[in-house]
Amino acid sequence: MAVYTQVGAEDMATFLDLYGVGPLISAKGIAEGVENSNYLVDSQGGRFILTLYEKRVDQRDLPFFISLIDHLADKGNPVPRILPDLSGQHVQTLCGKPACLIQFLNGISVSRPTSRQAFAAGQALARMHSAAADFSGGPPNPLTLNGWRQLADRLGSRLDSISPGLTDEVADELGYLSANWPDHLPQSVIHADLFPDNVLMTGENVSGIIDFYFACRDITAYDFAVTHGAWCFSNDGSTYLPALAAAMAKGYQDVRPFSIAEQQALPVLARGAALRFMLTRSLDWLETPADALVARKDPLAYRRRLSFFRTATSDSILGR
Ligand SMILES: Nc1ncnc2c1ncn2[C@@H]1O[C@H](COP(=O)(O)OP(=O)(O)OP(=O)(O)O)[C@@H](O)[C@H]1O
Ligand SMILES: N[C@@H](CCO)C(=O)O
Repeated sequence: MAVYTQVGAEDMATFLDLYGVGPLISAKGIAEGVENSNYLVDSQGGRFILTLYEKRVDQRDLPFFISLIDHLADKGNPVPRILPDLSGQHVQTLCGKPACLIQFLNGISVSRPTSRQAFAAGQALARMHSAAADFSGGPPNPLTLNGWRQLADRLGSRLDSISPGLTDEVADELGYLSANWPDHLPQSVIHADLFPDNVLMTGENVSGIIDFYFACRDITAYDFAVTHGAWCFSNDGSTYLPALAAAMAKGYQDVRPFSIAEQQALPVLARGAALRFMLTRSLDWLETPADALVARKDPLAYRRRLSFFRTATSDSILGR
């Protein structure tokens, strides 16, 4: 459930007037999502998503997200623009929270992707990377080596309460990644969280890429590793799905072929991506209050992926 802030009809109508898209017809809270409050809004002027930014998104980062999304949309990527109001302003304050009106995109997110959907997601990711190549700026990824070390320090031996031995395993993995993390691969702005729930699909086509709130500048191929890890396993991480991996890699490389160096780095990038989600999920697991409305995601689903990637080759990651 993700409606932390209840917006009354009068406030919503006043908000829509700023954009000249009233009057309001209906507004429904959207249950999916974890970080922000989202409403599906129908008005005389069309259908929109209203997002109120709760804790995690820093209002100071919104101009970056807005210009990145505009840049990608200008180049034909299916990303939802954050709309300007009649005076050109993109961010309002609603019920005391920063709030934006966002273009609505059709489609649903799939929970068990098919190979064709994985192909389409790979293609959409590569198109986004190609389009982002001439986008300058963007903050460095806070969730890479240094960020992982800080998370591991914060979690400390509490990791063992999730699963015995996890503290040592994380320390060993950080040692490996510190020694082997590539520093010579092409970088660009990346999505950094392209899970199936952040891709809207109509049939086998990608109709929307949403949730750019982890976007940052980092190794371009790392974004493929994040996406591959999220799409190409059973949800609990126990089963690798090589047919999906082959399809995703083909879709990606039809648009943006990997260099030899990128291909060789895939196993270490995949290990880093798996550790990233294991650590952030562990933190949520241990620090989300028991009565919170959000469902915690299983960190061990990423421990299983990590264990797969420890012996994976570039070929196996590419589904060969
Ligand atoms: N532009 C859009 N067009 C259509 N539907 C959207 C759009 N943006 C969000 N949604 C719907 O709202 C749901 C929640 O959005 P989102 O995933 O961005 O939630 P969040 O809480 O902001 O982020 P997170 O998933 O990181 O918790 C999505 O699953 C999708 O169904
Ligand atoms: N997509 C992430 C949550 C946001 O980082 C996960 O499934 O752990």
